[in-house]
Amino acid sequence: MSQALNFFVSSSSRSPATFTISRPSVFPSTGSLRLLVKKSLRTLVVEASSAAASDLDEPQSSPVLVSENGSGGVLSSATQEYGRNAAPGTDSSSIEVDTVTEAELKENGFRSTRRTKLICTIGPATCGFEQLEALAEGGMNVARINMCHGTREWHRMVIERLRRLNEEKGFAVAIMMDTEGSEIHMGDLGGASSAKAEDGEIWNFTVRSFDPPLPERTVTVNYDGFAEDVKVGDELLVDGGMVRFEVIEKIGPDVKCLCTDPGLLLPRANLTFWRDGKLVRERNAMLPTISSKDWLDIDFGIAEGVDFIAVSFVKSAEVIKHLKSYIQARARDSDISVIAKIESIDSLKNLEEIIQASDGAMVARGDLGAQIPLEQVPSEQQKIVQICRQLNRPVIVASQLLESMIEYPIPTRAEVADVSEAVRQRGDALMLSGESAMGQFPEKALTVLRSVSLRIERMWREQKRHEVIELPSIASSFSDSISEEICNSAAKMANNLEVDALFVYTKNGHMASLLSRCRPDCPIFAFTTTTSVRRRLNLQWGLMPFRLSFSDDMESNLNKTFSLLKARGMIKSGDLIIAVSDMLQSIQVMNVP
Ligand SMILES: Nc1ncnc2c1ncn2[C@@H]1O[C@H](COP(=O)(O)OP(=O)(O)OP(=O)(O)O)[C@@H](O)[C@H]1O
Ligand SMILES: CC(=O)C(=O)O
Ligand SMILES: [K+]
Ligand SMILES: [Mg+2]
Repeated sequence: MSQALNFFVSSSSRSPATFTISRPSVFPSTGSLRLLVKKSLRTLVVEASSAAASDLDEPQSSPVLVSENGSGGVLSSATQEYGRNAAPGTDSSSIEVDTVTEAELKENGFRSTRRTKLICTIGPATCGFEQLEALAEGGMNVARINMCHGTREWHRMVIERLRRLNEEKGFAVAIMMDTEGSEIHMGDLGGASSAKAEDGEIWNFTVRSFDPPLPERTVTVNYDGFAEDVKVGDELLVDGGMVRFEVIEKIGPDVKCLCTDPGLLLPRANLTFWRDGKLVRERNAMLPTISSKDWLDIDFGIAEGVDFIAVSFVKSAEVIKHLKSYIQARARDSDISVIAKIESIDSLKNLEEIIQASDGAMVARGDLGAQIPLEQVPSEQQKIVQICRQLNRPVIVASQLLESMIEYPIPTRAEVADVSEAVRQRGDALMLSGESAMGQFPEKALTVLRSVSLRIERMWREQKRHEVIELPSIASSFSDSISEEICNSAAKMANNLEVDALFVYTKNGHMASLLSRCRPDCPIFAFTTTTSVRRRLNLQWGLMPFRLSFSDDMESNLNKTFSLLKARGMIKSGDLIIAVSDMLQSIQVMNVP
């Protein structure tokens, strides 16, 4: 059904607001739409009735949404159900928030909190408890583990430490696990941390396996068909061209290659081969996106309760749907989100379909840049970010954001410009890879992401440069349409009235993500009843997730929230807020008492 409630506020001042109804024609002439502003509480009461009310299984003229001080209305049966959904065993009088958010709110106030989320890949440089804690203190919202590297025991240890950090310190650091995928890569260099390939040297790329140490100038390849598939004259690119070889001879399982561009080989570096200037991918296109090893890693991720599984080298929407149904079957009440990594030519071909099927996407520029011309990467990034925004899927911009900081304590000017651009595009999250996994300055790199994000976000707010992006309706039901219109309107009202914060009470996070999609000027306080939803929301732009048990009575929820947040100095009397919830479809505007 396409009919939707559509209204907005035209006043831009904080003083007595004038409300204008846009496109009242969406309601048939027999219907009515009423907007009331209750001066005392500044509660916006929306009442609508429509000739299409029969679609709601209600007699004509029934209110679509009614809110009187946040209580009453036609949705009571749904809201009562809702009230019982508080997390078991949690103290109903407390609110869960991390110390960093708390400090940020106290020191800087609402306006200047960071909206762009930050992800750190965890590796040898950051796997200690204190190191993880320092990253969380530095603003890490999501920790990423890459199943390409390390043993399952190592990953289990990292997950256990992150969980302890969340429990002990009140953080909501979510965990994202990347699958290895079945693209071609080198082995682990027999345990060496790197190997130098010099110009003119002959190296042996082989599908044989060796007990360490490896013979000199030998690289193992993980793909059995490799020796068969390459041809003499092919170019072999390590990590998209960091090191380059030419195939000069094939001897059974061994492929002799001449180094033509010298450089450092890193363990498990990605390999692509090129023939006549084109990427060869016919054969590895036959390899499954999720290998048998990946399925075992996925089982591991489900058992360990990771929050996100990021699927490497996605080629089609089918694989995402398949994985999602597998997760559903394996873990009925788990809400693991599936993120599609866009890093191959095939994923670009089926982009919309893949993003639609996924719970989010990653612009994985590392491998993407090894498959398409580098100069094409920025425009693909922009396109992916835009599609994700339109389809309401969180999007991560990843790889080489601060690559030089693996070795140096400050970034290059070009890197800062790149980070700024990703922030300006309003992607949900920025990700560190080698910078945090094995670099020398993980915390400094995180600080750079944080300060650049804050700076650019503030600049854009001050200049009132809201980007012009059309947000098409994505609702699949009338009730979804109402939620969507409420969030679009609330975000617009928040900008026009210059409110201090949006509050959203949400069970599954959907209303929070709809608000985030609008990228409003003020931060969004997202209250949710479960810790897993709270962690999941930590990936999304502008959301400050809190865990709070709440009831079906919005008035009492608000009062409780106000007193809890005031007691901790996170809000103060007089702050102007707009509240929405997915149990009672209303928009309330009020000053904190
Ligand atoms: N668990 C780990 N153990 C050891 N080294 C790691 C680990 N995780 C990451 N690294 C190191 O950090 C580098 C960057 O990490 P990253 O996760 O981006 O891997 P990648 O190999 O570039 O693959 P991807 O394309 O999936 O990002 C890796 O090349 C590796 O050297
Ligand atoms: C992150 C990742 O997988 C890439 O950039 O290739
Ligand atoms: K990978
Ligand atoms: Mg990759």
